[in-house]
Amino acid sequence: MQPAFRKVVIFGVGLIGGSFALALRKAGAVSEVVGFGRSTATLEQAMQLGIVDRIGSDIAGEVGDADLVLLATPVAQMGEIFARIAPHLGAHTLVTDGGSTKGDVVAAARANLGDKLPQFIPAHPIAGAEKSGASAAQADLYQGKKVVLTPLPENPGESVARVRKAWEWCGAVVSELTPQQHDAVFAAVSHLPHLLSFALVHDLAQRDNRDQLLSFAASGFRDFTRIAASSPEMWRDICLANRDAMLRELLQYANELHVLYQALEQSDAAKLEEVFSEARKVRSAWTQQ
Ligand SMILES: NC(=O)C1=CN([C@@H]2O[C@H](COP(=O)(O)OP(=O)(O)OC[C@H]3O[C@@H](n4cnc5c(N)ncnc54)[C@H](O)[C@@H]3O)[C@@H](O)[C@H]2O)C=CC1
Ligand SMILES: O=C(O)C(=O)Cc1ccc(O)cc1
Repeated sequence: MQPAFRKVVIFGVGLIGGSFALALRKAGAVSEVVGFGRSTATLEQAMQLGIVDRIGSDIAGEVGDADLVLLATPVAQMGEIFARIAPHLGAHTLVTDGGSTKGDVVAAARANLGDKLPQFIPAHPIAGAEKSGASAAQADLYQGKKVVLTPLPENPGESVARVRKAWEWCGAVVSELTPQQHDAVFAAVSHLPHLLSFALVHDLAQRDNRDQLLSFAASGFRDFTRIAASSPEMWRDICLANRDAMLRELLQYANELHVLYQALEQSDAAKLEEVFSEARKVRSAWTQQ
């Protein structure tokens, strides 16, 4: 049987792009994967790891006959890539992305894709890690994980279905939100926690006794700060792209901290226990979902 996709072109062959390629390959859903990147060393590594078949050099030639193009770079890079591919996209070529924010990526697509906009179906895989680069890519990264599509009113239904199928070939469970819903949800459950984790480690790192502090830190610290090992460039772009929603989340969190600050200041045992009990109940139920 012919694979679902003859040729897939990936911009940014790191954790997300590399895992997409490996997953489609494992599913037998792609014949050829071509990679474009910022650094030759990364692309050569991706070739050695069997993630891409070829390193692309001619964008016009490669995207013209591709079935699918995936943008998997930091989100601030995507506008320029849309502009570079737009004039050359084939009539049947679909474009999707793996960016963690959607309002900005959709705006960049609208600004740069021109009459090719209907061919872009935005996506966000809710799977990843604090690790970056092609060497971190895994064929099963998306297995059983959610992918959120934020389709545009301009997208033909069959194009959305085909991109949905691509992520399903990767093992993902696909759902849909509007870009605005998406960015509000992920500001709360992903972007805020990453910012808090970076903030805690940064704060401790400023102290004179930082080595002593870290030497005694245990698994609670490890759990809370794993994601502070994530890519600074990627998280800089996410925070700026989702600035308004993140500012709202930060204010809400600051209010919550203030409640706890006051409870502690007043030695209000009942308030502390109430907050901790409610949080524990919700956290336990969530892990059993
Ligand atoms: N790391 C994670 O857990 C997740 C990341 N994402 C999103 O996926 C995207 C990629 O993230 P990762 O794969 O983790 O990053 P990564 O750092 O592993 O890979 C990104 C790759 O893009 C390349 N790149 C950067 N600028 C480029 C450009 N202008 N043209 C071509 N290639 C370029 C880099 O050299 C790198 O190889 C980001 O938009 C991120 O927000 C989404 C879900 C999870
Ligand atoms: O490392 C983790 O646990 C993550 O939360 C990974 C992650 C990072 C960014 C996303 O947009 C989605 C998932």
